[in-house]
This record gives sequence, C-alpha cells and structure tokens, in this order.
Amino acid sequence: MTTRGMLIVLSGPSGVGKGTVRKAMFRDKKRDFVYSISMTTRKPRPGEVNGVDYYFCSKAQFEQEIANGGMLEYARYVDNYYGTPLKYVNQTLDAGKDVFLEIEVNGAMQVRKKCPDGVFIFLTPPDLSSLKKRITGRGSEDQKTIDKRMLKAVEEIKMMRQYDYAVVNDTIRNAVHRIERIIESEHLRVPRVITQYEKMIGVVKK
Ligand SMILES: Nc1ncnc2c1ncn2[C@@H]1O[C@H](COP(=O)(O)OP(=O)(O)OP(=O)(O)O)[C@@H](O)[C@H]1O
Ligand SMILES: Nc1nc2c(ncn2[C@@H]2O[C@H](COP(=O)(O)O)[C@@H](O)[C@H]2O)c(=O)[nH]1
Repeated sequence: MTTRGMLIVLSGPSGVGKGTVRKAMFRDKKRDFVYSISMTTRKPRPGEVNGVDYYFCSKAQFEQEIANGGMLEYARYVDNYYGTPLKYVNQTLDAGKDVFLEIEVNGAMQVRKKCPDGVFIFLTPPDLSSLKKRITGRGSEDQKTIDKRMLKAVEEIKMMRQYDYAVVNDTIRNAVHRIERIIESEHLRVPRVITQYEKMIGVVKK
C-alpha cells in the first residue's frame, strides 16, 4: 500500500508573489509534487491559459460544482469565486504524490479543518510598500481592484498566525529555497515516516 501524499498549502496576500514563486519552483527542478489547478469565475488575464493557470468557468458552472460536492474548498475573493477541485487532489494524494495548492486564506482554513496534517505556508512581503509596488507593477488590475486587494491584504496578513510557517518573499530565489527546506523537513516528521515503518513491523510480526 502507498503512503498518502502530503498536502502543501501556500497562501499570502495578492501580489506578494505566490504565483511567481510557485512557477519558479516548478521551472527550476523536477518536483516530487504536483500543482492543483484551481477553478475560477475570474476572466483570464492576457497570457493566462485555460487548464494551465486556472479552469476558467461561469458563475453558474462554479455553483453547480459546489452543489455537486466537487470542491475541496472555495471562497469568494474580490467579486469572484475561486476553488480547488476535490477529485484531483484526492486521487493524487491517494496515489502517494504530494499536492501543492496556492490559495487565499479563507480557503486555506477550510482545508486546514479537512486536512489537519497538511503543511500551511504563508508567503509574506518584506513590507507593505513592496506589496503595493508589486501588485501595481504587475499591471493586471485596475486601480479600484488594486485598492480592494490591498485592503484584503491587511486582513490576510492578520491570518498569518493560523499557518505553520511564514516565508518572506524578498527574492524569488530565497523564497523558493525556504519553501523547499520546509517541504524536505516536513517529510522527516515522525508522524509521516512512522506509517511506513508500522507497515514493515506489521510484516515482520506476521
Ligand atoms: N521577490 C520578488 N521581488 C520582486 N518582485 C516580485 C517578487 N516576487 C514576485 N514579484 C512580482 O510581483 C508581482 C506579483 O506577483 P504574483 O502575480 O506572482 O503574485 P501573487 O501573490 O500570485 O498574486 P495574486 O494572489 O494576485 O495572484 C509580479 O509582477 C511579480 O513579478
Ligand atoms: N480559496 C482559493 N483561493 C484561490 C484559489 N486559486 C487561487 N486563489 C487565490 O485567489 C486570489 C486571487 O487570485 P488571482 O489569480 O485573481 O490574482 C489569490 O490569493 C489566489 O491565491 C483556490 O482554488 N481557492
């Protein structure tokens, strides 16, 4: 029997660099974990591809998915729905592979309740002015949306204490390295390792 994979959750305020850091992680090296693509009702930004960046869908389709029990978690974030399809996460974890989620804080807290043995990482900006520069510099939102996201950022930073780790995204390289170290050390935690040995002992006992 395969040991169930580990769920890794990365959150942090809009514009802190979650997507950039996550993409760098997958670009740098072949990883032992896979990224779970979220569903959203948000319109694609230029360059975003359906089925790669998100599964883009209508509000009706998203609400149908919720009604069908198809979401591990979901949240309304600044006028849109975002959520994690349950089936892919379950199948991948059952196959023994780790799954990486990049989601906002309310969704992360839903996952925390359902999967308390997950690893919850909060990505922080070096300071609030860098956060504002990053979200504005990205150029993907109008001023009204940037203001809404900045207000939300303050609320989100207050949620940091609900997480297991805080990682500063000062440089992308540093942030990737810090997350790698967290994942490596989480794999060495006794509750995760012991199941394999208990199985071995079970075999020896027989
Ligand atoms: N360490 C960094 N130093 C400087 N700029 C950065 C850093 N990390 C990311 N950025 C820049 O900040 C902007 C926002 O990054 P990104 O889109 O990855 O944020 P995000 O947290 O995924 O945002 P959202 O939650 O809104 O999707 C991008 O223009 C990106 O290039
Ligand atoms: N609760 C969830 N939040 C998600 C999911 N996928 C992305 N997100 C978060 O939404 C905001 C906005 O994203 P953007 O792409 O419009 O900038 C950001 O914090 C994402 O991390 C999800 O499946 N569930």
